[in-house]
Amino acid sequence: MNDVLNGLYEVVLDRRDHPQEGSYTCYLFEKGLDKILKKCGEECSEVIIAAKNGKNEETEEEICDLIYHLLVMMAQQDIPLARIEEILEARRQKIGNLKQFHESDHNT
Ligand SMILES: N=c1c2ncn([C@@H]3O[C@H](COP(=O)(O)OP(=O)(O)OP(=O)(O)O)[C@@H](O)[C@H]3O)c2ncn1[C@@H]1O[C@H](COP(=O)(O)O)[C@@H](O)[C@H]1O
Repeated sequence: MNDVLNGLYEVVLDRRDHPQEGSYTCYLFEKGLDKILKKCGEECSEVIIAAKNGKNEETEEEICDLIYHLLVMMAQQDIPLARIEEILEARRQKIGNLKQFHESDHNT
């Protein structure tokens, strides 16, 4: 999953830095932040509706649309994907440590 996300983010960064004809990603960068944020909001709502309707295949597709548009927003804001990975990893370790602490507390 990390490789796929990193690969996609590289493409998005490349589109941002090298505009080209016919690219939807370039179209979003050209339109600017408000358009990118509007798409993030729309895609988020579509994920919610698909999940609420219990349609897993549709939900999966909408999640992909949302992740793609979030990556475009991150590129527009100069947020490295590595920073998100770092934060998630720190939380995983912190929460894992807290659970271990509580478990050992209960066992004593
Ligand atoms: N992952 C995606 C991806 N996911 C969704 N989309 C586009 O997001 C749009 C969402 O559809 P909508 O109907 O909501 O929007 P729309 O009506 O087409 O456009 P709007 O006028 O609403 O902005 C579609 O045009 C999809 O093609 C994506 N476009 C590109 N990518 C990736 O980006 C790479 C580069 O794409 P280009 O920049 O187009 O070369 C591709 O190879 C893909 O890997």
